[in-house]
Amino acid sequence: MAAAAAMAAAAAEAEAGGVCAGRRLPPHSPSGLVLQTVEMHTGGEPLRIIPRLEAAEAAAESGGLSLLSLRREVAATQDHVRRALVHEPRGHAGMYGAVVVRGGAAAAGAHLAALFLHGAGYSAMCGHAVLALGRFALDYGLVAEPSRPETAVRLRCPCGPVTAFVPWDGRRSGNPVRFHSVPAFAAATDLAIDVPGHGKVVVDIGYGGTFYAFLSAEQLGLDVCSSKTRDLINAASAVTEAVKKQFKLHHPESEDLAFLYGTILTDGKDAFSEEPTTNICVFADEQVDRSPTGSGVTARIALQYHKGLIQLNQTRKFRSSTTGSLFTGKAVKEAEFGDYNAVIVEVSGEAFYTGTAIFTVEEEDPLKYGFFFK
Ligand SMILES: O=C([O-])C1=[NH+]CCC1
Repeated sequence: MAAAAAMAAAAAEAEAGGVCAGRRLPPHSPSGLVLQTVEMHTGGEPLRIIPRLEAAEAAAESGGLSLLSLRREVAATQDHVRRALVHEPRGHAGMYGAVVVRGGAAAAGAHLAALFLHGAGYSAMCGHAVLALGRFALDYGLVAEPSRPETAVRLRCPCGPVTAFVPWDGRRSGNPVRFHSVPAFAAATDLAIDVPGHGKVVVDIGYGGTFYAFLSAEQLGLDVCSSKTRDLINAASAVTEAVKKQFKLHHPESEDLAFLYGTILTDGKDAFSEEPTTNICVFADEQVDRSPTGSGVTARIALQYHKGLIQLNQTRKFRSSTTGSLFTGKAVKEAEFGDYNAVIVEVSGEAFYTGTAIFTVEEEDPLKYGFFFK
């Protein structure tokens, strides 16, 4: 009985704020950073949303910067914020973030623009983040008058305009969220690549807002569902490095976007089926997506459509090998993108809130902007 009474007393004191009476913030240096975030995940992949980053907004407003230029500016001048929030101790090896930008040329014609943050830097597109940001935009008032049962949220991503369609019940957003991405295309198919330690493999390269190499894990002597994650990471990373050396990417609009983001190993099930196809995405610096990877699903659908393996409006399920979470994907219409025949792909998935946070920095902290090791 005593323990229960003690717990009740402690709960009452905490409730009354006895422990942190009136303190919303932990003690920190007067000049130290204070960063408020909204925490979400999509299919297990985290999204640490920074609703406002004053320096980014100032640069966007004063400089009239495009989102791609703003991405370069933030990387050059505000990278300590990314490191502080994505790296340990505030983040972890799988952490992913987004800086919300409103107003200025960067967000022209959109409800919000987003800069995507990962362990090694900044990406061009992130589908799991778009699904979460769609809900965030409705629940945090970035869309003036949401409409039931579903509201279109216009986002600008570094790769271009993306529209999310978010359920709205009049009070809060819901799931599943879906989005239409930028035109997606097959950049190369059946490319022979010599991968050190693995010999010759055949890869496809698809664009779903960012470029990925795709191949079945079987070509590397692995199984995407049962092999050790470390082995899958090592093999996928070796493929990424080999493709970077042996194939030059071209992006129809910007050389800023002509980079290979990573490699997605699959179960080889590219022909249409009602059953899910499983993949694992290893991107940036050996970072593993816990979700099925929205930009990867977009590119896989474009490749499967290019190869005649699926038709318009045929929905496929994509399963993450790490968490078992599911996204769906379907090509909804044909498009042109530069010299490429492309498709507009719809991806759907579920995003959830996991909390809000206030992070502080003490100037005296030798690890104040985080640390990263593998
Ligand atoms: O969903 C997505 O497109 C991605 N999630 C993490 C890397 C890219």
